[in-house]
Amino acid sequence: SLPGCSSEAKELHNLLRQPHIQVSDALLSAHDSVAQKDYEPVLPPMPEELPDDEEATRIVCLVKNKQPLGATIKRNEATGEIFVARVIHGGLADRSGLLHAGDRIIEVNGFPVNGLEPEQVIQVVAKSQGTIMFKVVPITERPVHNQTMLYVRAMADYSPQQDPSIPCADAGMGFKKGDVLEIVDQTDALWWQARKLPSISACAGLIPSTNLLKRKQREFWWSQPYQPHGCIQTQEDLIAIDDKCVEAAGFRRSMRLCRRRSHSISQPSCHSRCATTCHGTLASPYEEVVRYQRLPQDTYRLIALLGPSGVGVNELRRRLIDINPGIFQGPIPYTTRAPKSYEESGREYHFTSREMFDNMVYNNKFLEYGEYKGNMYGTSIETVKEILTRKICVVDIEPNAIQAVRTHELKAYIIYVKPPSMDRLRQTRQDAQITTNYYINRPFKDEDFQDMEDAARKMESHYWHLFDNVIVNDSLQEACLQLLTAVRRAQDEPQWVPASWIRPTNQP
Ligand SMILES: Nc1ncnc2c1ncn2[C@@H]1O[C@H](COP(=O)(O)OP(=O)(O)OP(=O)(O)O)[C@@H](O)[C@H]1O
Repeated sequence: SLPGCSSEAKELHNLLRQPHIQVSDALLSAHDSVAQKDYEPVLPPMPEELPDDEEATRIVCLVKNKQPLGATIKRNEATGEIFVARVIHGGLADRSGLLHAGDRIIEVNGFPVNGLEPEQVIQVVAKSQGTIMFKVVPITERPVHNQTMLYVRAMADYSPQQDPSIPCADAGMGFKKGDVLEIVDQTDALWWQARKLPSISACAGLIPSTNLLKRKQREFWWSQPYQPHGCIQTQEDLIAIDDKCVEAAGFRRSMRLCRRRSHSISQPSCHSRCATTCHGTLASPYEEVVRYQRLPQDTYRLIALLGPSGVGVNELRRRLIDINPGIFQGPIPYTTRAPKSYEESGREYHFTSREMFDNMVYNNKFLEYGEYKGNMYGTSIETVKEILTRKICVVDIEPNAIQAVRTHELKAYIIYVKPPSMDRLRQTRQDAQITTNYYINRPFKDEDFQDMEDAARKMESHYWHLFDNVIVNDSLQEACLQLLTAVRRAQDEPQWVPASWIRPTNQP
């Protein structure tokens, strides 16, 4: 509005009125007002001349909130000095960036702590309100951390409250088999820091390292009074349940029945199955995992269903394939039995000679195989792999075949079909038929439901950590929908899979 204002001045005036300039202006004035503020504590001025032997100290002031401080302390028994033992990743102390493992604490809120018991120091910290002031002598040589993030699936349960050897139970983090953990700090060879995913807390917790957890498992193992081998027990129990069923006409029935006495390539006998399963668990309590998303051009992931006998694994599998046989397919098994008049090789079964079958077994060609009434039955890995190049292959497996499908090539997505409560089983299975020993299907009885529950409990306690998804087969329609969603997720959404599938090692 100034008279005789130049065109440049007008342009500048217009520019300064633009919204983004106004916002930056507001930002600058906010910055200025923050910069002018005085923050507490007000530190004494630095003395003019510092004596040469004066140790460099640091005043660290933390504002207490509902979160724990996120640091542990220890005492040097010889000198009575108190040190920061570890700083918990993501905790208050860590986020301040001012306290580090190895810092020597001289004072807490003005109280000298030298010579105090760690518990007394903790009491001083606990009593303080609002802010806590630490005077520390910083550690001179801080270890350089170039940690890479590591994700693992827990293959064992852990409870810090039941572990007398944990340095600080409150800082510990419990986990259950199957939980995915983000290892954020492996500096300490014995105690790692980790977060459970999906993470609700920024603060990590202490967990035993692989070696320490292995040691604990071994100690636990040896400290147990002698019992018959757990795995052999399970196998026997499963066989006892499975023995109820025999061959009856119908969809792949004999293959399923023979499987109950089956072997899978990674577990050629019960005894070696125990060696791989139990000692395998002892050998690696954590399985390294990575996020994997199948690309549209990749082969499909194998969908493997399993559950206690009678729960409806086969019903769900059949219904899924029926929904769209152009997308879903099951493998046709191999058998040495003679074809029946109405059967055609390559339709119900691939009929083959015993010699050929044995040869396939010898060359590890089967995902699982077994004998039933003197005939051999088996699911060929090649058949499954071939289907996966075109369609989503859906198989139902017994637990002893889990390891055989968890491979780089098949990348199985394992869905556990769980029975609903006893009451719901009674209500939903009123018209259902159980396959029994005598070539007949009969209505379910309460004992069948009880057997199903017992078998489910055993399967869950041994294999839960290997399940990618759990579907409770209550309403059949609802379970089918859940199955469809799970299958879509497995193929199209990122999932945690063993790192070895993505970076194959030379190990078998
Ligand atoms: N959610 C459900 N509601 C009602 N009936 C069901 C349900 N799921 C399965 N069934 C019925 O239960 C019976 C047993 O199911 P299915 O044969 O699929 O069991 P399975 O888990 O494959 O066990 P097995 O291997 O011993 O045959 C079948 O008659 C099936 O139709």
